[in-house]
Amino acid sequence: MTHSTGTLYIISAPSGAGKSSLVKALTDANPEIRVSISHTTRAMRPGEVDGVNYHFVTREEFVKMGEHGDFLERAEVFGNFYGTSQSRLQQTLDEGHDLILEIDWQGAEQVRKLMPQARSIFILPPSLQALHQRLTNRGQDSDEIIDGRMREAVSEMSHYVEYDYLIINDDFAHALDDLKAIFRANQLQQKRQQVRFGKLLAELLAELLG
Ligand SMILES: Nc1nc2c(ncn2[C@@H]2O[C@H](COP(=O)(O)OP(=O)(O)O)[C@@H](O)[C@H]2O)c(=O)[nH]1
Ligand SMILES: Nc1ncnc2c1ncn2[C@@H]1O[C@H](COP(=O)(O)OP(=O)(O)O)[C@@H](O)[C@H]1O
Repeated sequence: MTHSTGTLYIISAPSGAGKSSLVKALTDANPEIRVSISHTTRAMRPGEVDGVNYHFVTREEFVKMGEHGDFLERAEVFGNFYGTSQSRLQQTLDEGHDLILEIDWQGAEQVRKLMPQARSIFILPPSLQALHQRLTNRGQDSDEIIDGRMREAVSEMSHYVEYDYLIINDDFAHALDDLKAIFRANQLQQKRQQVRFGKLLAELLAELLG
């Protein structure tokens, strides 16, 4: 029994807190960690690639997928639909890879019910002012869209207590260290469980064989 399945991670944050940047830096350093690519009905941003950042679909396609039971979880965020497709998820975990879902608090609630073993991480910005600054600096959304995201930020942030871990993304390098530490600690815990199980099995076998 040396085979171990990966751990499912949920990562949530208000828009602009730095979730995608942190996850990208984490997976660049640890390519064995995988990120689930969600389906969304929101418009593609400049520089985004279909099938890389998201699977971009129409509302009709999204609704159809939902009716077919294709989604592990789904939610409406900022007037668009977002969802995690089930198809590759279990296979990735069974292959031993840790898998990250970058989803909002509504999706997190659904996943926790279905997969209580999932670990969850919430990322907060140092202040609302910094959040606004980051959304503006990112330069990908109109002022109207940024205002909408700022209005939603407080309600998204109020859910941080439901998560296992909290990271404040003030200094990026420090926040990345915190994120890496969570993954590393969990990997060591998995390893310990494997070692303990292996030893236990050997002892049982020895006893059985006299
Ligand atoms: N429930 C759910 N939320 C998602 C999913 N994919 C993205 N989101 C959330 O949708 C929100 C908006 O994402 P996006 O439009 O990419 O904006 P960004 O977070 O500012 O880059 C974020 O809070 C994401 O966490 C998904 O598959 N399911
Ligand atoms: N610690 C940080 N300090 C300053 N800017 C940051 C920090 N972390 C991320 N950013 C910047 O903030 C913007 C929003 O980050 P992004 O990762 O797109 O957020 P999210 O995925 O949570 O919406 C990006 O331009 C990113 O480069």
